[in-house]
Amino acid sequence: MDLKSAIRTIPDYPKPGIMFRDVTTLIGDARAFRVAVDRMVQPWAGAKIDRVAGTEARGFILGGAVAHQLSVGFTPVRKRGKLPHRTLIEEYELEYGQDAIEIHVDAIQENDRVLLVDDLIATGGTAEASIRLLQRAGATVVGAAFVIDLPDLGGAKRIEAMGVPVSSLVQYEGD
Ligand SMILES: O=P(O)(O)OC[C@H]1O[C@H](OP(=O)(O)OP(=O)(O)O)[C@H](O)[C@@H]1O
Ligand SMILES: Nc1ncnc2[nH]cnc12
Repeated sequence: MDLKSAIRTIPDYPKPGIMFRDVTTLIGDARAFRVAVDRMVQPWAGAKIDRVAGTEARGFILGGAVAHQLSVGFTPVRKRGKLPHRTLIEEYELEYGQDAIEIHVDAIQENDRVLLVDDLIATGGTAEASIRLLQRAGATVVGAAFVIDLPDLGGAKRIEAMGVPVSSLVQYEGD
């Protein structure tokens, strides 16, 4: 199945010049969602994953499904100010802005083997901040799995340079 055809592109959202890759059409299609989750899990099937972490908001949808498929727990990496207990925090730059994310200090058990999941990697700022948080909490981040990679923005290379292997299902280059 061609997953790219299930993803919608919105030009100039949320700012002029951004080609927004809208994954809501993919997750709204039962077959495409099933195929995407199966393909996301495949590279990590033998990697002894203890836990999946997903970044707010789109990473919750895919990360929750991947965690369920792997029969492991899920750790939410949330935007600043949303978690009720004591947190660790990291600030980061986005393709179109700046933000901060948090996890609960006790969300990870020491040496948990964690797979990070999100819908899309662009600059890699969000994934890098998520990985730093998970590592600060004691995780071994085994890999990072995305539906979409925008290779022109260099995010996957940036995460690989941290020593964390990256998988993605669909790439958009040159636009
Ligand atoms: O690789 P980067 O340049 O960091 O960009 C990728 C991030 O941007 C999007 O989330 P966004 O921050 O727009 O939040 P949302 O999921 O709440 O819409 C996307 O879901 C990734 O988390
Ligand atoms: N081009 C893009 N489309 C959708 N989500 C994004 N997050 C960062 N860049 C994005």
